[in-house]
Amino acid sequence: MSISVGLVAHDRRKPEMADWLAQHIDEFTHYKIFATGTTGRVLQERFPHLDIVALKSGPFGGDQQLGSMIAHGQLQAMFFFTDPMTPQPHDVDVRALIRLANMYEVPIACNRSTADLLISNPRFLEICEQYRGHSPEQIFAEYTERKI
Ligand SMILES: O=C(CO)COP(=O)(O)O
Repeated sequence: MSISVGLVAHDRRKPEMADWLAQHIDEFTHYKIFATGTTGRVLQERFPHLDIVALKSGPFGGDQQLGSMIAHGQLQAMFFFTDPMTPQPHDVDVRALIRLANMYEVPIACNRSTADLLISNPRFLEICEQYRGHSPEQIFAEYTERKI
């Protein structure tokens, strides 16, 4: 079964993500790719043969669209090159996306070295499959079963 991956980069890290993707282009031809709007456009221009679904731009809801996909078990890995030096107007959305990836055990790389670690792991696909459809409700049962 093919996995779906999310690709997102803040503006100053878009060139880095494009260079990183070039290094791993063979793997990514096998994955379904979902990206936030501008990241998707930049990557599609550089790699016209890739099939990239560009969602809304991050500040206009793209991060939340990816978060929604995670909550529905539709995304198996995230590569999100964040910019730690630039305040983002939609910081709450950025944090919400990272939080949901954590919650649903979706592997998420927020910088290039971690992205290298993930993608070069021979068990990358197997691990993505293992956690596909992960249900946090069981782990956080004290929350789901709390008395109201
Ligand atoms: O802001 C982003 C992620 O938080 C990315 O959005 P764009 O890909 O539209 O630049």
